[in-house]
Amino acid sequence: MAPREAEPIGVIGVGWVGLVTAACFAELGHEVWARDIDAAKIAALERGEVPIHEPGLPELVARNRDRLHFTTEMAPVLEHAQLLFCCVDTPPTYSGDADLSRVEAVVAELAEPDDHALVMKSTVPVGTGAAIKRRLPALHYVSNPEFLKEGSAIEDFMHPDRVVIGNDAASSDFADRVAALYEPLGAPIVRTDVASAEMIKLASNAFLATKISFINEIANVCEEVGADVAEVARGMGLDARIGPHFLRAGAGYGGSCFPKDVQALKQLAGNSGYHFQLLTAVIDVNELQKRRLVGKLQKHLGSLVGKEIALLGVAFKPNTDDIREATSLVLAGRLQSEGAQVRAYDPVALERARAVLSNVRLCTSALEALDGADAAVLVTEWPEFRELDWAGAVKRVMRRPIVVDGRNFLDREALQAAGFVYEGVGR
Ligand SMILES: NC(=O)c1ccc[n+]([C@@H]2O[C@H](COP(=O)([O-])OP(=O)(O)OC[C@H]3O[C@@H](n4cnc5c(N)ncnc54)[C@H](O)[C@@H]3O)[C@@H](O)[C@H]2O)c1
Ligand SMILES: O=c1ccn([C@@H]2O[C@H](COP(=O)(O)OP(=O)(O)O[C@H]3O[C@H](CO)[C@@H](O)[C@H](O)[C@H]3O)[C@@H](O)[C@H]2O)c(=O)[nH]1
Repeated sequence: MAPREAEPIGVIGVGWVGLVTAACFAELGHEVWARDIDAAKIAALERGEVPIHEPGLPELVARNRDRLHFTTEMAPVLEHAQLLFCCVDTPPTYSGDADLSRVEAVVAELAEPDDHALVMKSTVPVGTGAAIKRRLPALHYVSNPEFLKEGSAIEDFMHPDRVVIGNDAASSDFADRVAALYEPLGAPIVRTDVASAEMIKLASNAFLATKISFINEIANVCEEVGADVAEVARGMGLDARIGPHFLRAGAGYGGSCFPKDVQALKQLAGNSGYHFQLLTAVIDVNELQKRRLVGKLQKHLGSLVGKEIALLGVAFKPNTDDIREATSLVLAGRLQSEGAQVRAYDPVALERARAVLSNVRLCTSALEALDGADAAVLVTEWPEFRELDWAGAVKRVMRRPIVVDGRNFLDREALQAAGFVYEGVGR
């Protein structure tokens, strides 16, 4: 149990990162004042509802209800906490630069900084901390990028590979206090300057995205030369210098982070006169990869005009209802432009999908989506898709037994034995 005098925490922006940060710090024994400008979200949280799908989060929030104070106002946060964790969104602009307007709005409310420190958890371009300090020299600023993954956010927050803290000399006391918050987690703490901390975040995401685009290109070559990318990744990953993670070939990376952060780093480099060639290729490969599944369907169905295509999964990955930059959205659009009729099912993301996938028939079960379909495309590797009775019920309801497995997730041998045409990625 944490000591009674545990440092109070302020959280600004109660989205994925903000709510997980608030709940985890509360679990570690801190009083947390969490503020969002979205009044409906705060009202839901006050009623005890958790507005996002993240495993374990409802239980964590409920367990720490007494220590979590949700508000739409900044004043109570400033009154109770000195460490203000900024967790607002930094979405992409049309130019590819990060949109810092939400961060700016937060900074504007700290116009007369005194004994507070802004702790930046939002992912921001390198130089953001320095720019804020130029405008508000008296503000204490600590960079503390977040590395959690959706779907395993609490585990990632509580057991991080490392914690990164960047600060200048004037804010070292506050940075020490931030470091002290993480000490119970027992992870390595990387203390550095603000710009390097900002770059560690962007470079880490860009490197992971590069691994994915690399293995996707290897997969595409495997298809030409008769190798199996899953076997190749297994063999490569055992080399400790390469490692087994983020080598799953498939339908490209999506989500609220990789697409925008890779683009933002490319843009950041470009703005300072350096053309980051590698990232340009990483992005191009990813865009093409999302579309390649259409070609696999055409290989077996010919023209897609009037064909019924079932998308299994809408979320950008399993265990989340986040559909930002999901492959399913690109795929649905491409299929429709080829003349196909698209239906889709996802265990948790249908509500969010309704707002974006207007011409797609959203189904309440996988079987409903597969009923009468000319082909199924597995887009998100939800475990329940592997558990389907492919040889029985699925085979009976589909018009044609064609499966394109965009995540190499299904049991290829079992499907083929049951008479399905199976197309994976890179195998
Ligand atoms: N989602 C992830 O997995 C993840 C992981 C690591 C880092 N990040 C980074 O963390 C940041 C937040 O990401 P997210 O996915 O949690 O975003 P989100 O869109 O889920 O949440 C952002 C929240 O901030 C609120 N907000 C906006 N302006 C505000 C203001 N002035 N005051 C208070 N609240 C305000 C919004 O209403 C929203 O609820 C981004 O910079 C993102 O790149 C995200
Ligand atoms: O081998 C792999 C691993 C992932 N993906 C795809 O990559 C995307 C991102 O997946 P993942 O990284 O698991 O989820 P995110 O929640 O987007 O987390 C990433 O983005 C966060 C926001 O910056 C960071 O904090 C995390 O460290 C970073 O992993 C998804 O579309 C996955 O399907 C693959 O295609 N192949």
